[in-house]
Amino acid sequence: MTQDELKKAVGWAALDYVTPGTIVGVGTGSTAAHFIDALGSIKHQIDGAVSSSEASTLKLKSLGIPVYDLNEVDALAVYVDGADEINPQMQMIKGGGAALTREKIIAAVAEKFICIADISKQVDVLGGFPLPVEVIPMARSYVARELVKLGGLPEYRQQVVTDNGNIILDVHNLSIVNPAELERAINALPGVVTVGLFAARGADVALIGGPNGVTTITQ
Ligand SMILES: O=C(CO)[C@H](O)[C@H](O)COP(=O)(O)O
Repeated sequence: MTQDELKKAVGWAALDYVTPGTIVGVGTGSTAAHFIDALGSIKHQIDGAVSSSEASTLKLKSLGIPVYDLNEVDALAVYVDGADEINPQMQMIKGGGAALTREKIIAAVAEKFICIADISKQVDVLGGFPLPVEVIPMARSYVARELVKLGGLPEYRQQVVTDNGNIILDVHNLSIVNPAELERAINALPGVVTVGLFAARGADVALIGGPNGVTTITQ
């Protein structure tokens, strides 16, 4: 199976976690895009979605799924999204698609985070994938210097402006042995909007697509 077929398999498997008559939290990226296609097939059974990016909003609307502002929604049963890496503790690196801040906000609201990923995203230790950090533009150089002090090699993601009007620094050379501590340390830097480490709030369920089908991992 190709990587995209594995992504499709987990995207459709995530429908099992969608309760009819609810509003669904929807992530961003190529795996989440398969989930949105799946959601389109049951659009008359759900009330709508909240979306973590302009790209996902466009796709949801193109399929006729109503998209709500998060401020209009009191509670979300599930948030379904991909990941760039996931470790055995269900902590993740996210933000390869630059949507990390909205993703983290919706994940905080949702009762359950369902991570959908192909098997290449499973790692023992996070950090092989460069860690995305969303930064207010004027703080770019300062935050980059502070990230170097934390042991990383930050790289400015050229030509990328987030949906919130900010820039992304991708931090290489990190072996993240204490994800929760690093998440706190980076989030505390003035000018950082969000780090793409989802450690304090990891996934509750991971659906991992591999050659033998979809494996479900729960906390
Ligand atoms: O965090 C994300 C976007 O900001 C994505 O979930 C992550 O980059 C995985 O993407 P894909 O499903 O395309 O492999």
